[in-house]
Amino acid sequence: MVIGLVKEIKVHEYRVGLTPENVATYVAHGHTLIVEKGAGEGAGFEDDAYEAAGARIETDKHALFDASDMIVKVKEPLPGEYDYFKKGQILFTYLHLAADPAQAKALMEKGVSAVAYETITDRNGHLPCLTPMSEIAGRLAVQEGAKYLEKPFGGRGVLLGGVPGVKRGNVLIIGGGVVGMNACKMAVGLGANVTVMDIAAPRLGYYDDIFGSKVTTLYSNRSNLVDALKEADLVIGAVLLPGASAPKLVKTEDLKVMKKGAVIVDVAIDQGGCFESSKVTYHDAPTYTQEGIVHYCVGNMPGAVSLTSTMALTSTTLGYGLSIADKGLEAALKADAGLLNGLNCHQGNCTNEAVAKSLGLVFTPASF
Ligand SMILES: NC(=O)C1=CN([C@@H]2O[C@H](COP(=O)(O)OP(=O)(O)OC[C@H]3O[C@@H](n4cnc5c(N)ncnc54)[C@H](O)[C@@H]3O)[C@@H](O)[C@H]2O)C=CC1
Ligand SMILES: CC(=O)C(=O)O
Ligand SMILES: [Mg+2]
Repeated sequence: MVIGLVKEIKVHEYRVGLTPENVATYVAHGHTLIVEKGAGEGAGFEDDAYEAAGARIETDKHALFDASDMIVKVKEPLPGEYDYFKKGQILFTYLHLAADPAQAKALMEKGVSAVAYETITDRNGHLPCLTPMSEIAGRLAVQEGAKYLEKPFGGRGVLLGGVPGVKRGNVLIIGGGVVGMNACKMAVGLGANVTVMDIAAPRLGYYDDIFGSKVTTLYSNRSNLVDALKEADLVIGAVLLPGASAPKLVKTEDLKVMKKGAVIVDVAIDQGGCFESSKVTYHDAPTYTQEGIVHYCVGNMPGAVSLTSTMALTSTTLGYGLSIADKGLEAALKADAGLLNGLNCHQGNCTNEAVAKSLGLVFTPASF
């Protein structure tokens, strides 16, 4: 198969979909690799390294797309990229279509077979290609939140760990999955008072087993949420209903009960966000203030730590990409029901039920 590796164009997105070592693996499997010039620079991988691994470097994006059976990326295609795709082309990347109807329409109109990293499942029903970036985003959420709590960045001037004789900061984590757990580890490590909310009782039990009295666990319901918001210095939004739009748990009117200068980090923004007041931001202007609350809503947080992120992401995406390249898309999807869950668009249809429901589209399961 011919595989095209594209340079990301999203603002301050420095990750790349394949490392030179990954390219060497594809080449060893008999595939042809075309790498867009400069694709890996942001993550520290020069064109020379891709060439040494057996790839051809291409400066012309059109030529790369025209020649490729499968396009490998990190982020969803942006409007300026839609026209490059051709009918029947495979796209392997993050898509987050529930929050992006225009992209869904473009991929369906183009007849692209789009496999989304974030809806691939493993044998346990976990999301193996989302997990590494959720680990990173969870850790970054506390790092960024701590920064924006500083007065010069618009925050209320709170040090999360406090100091002897002065109260610690309060961190509220809504959604105790992978992002939540990683945020929790960082917040506990900094010495903050941490509260985690989830609707899954076993998940709260797990936090209790791991952290004991260092963390407060609360069922996610309206009254617990509003009470916890009143006390919070930093609120991290980390809920997910796989494939679907995030539920808007924190209403705009709830901002009024929060402390002025408190910070919201809505990690779930890539699925539309779990705060009604969230609007997508980018790494070049990551925050805005509404009702006195600093909002950080960057949809590609891991792009900021591109080397760590690229290594973590590609370590899990490589096996799935190779399976598609080695077997062909249909055989690879037939062989792995979890990979089939990753198929969001195929032959002009929406092939993921949660995505279709969120976008009001007809769900058409792929049949082979
Ligand atoms: N902004 C960014 O750069 C990044 C965003 N993400 C996003 O972060 C979000 C979370 O991802 P993961 O932690 O991997 O998902 P996950 O599936 O591991 O965890 C989600 C948790 O939310 C809980 N939940 C569902 N409904 C809830 C409710 N009403 N109240 C409280 N909890 C609820 C679930 O029980 C689950 O424990 C996703 O939208 C993901 O795409 C992930 C990586 C990077
Ligand atoms: C998960 C995702 O959207 C990201 O890492 O950017
Ligand atoms: Mg994202």
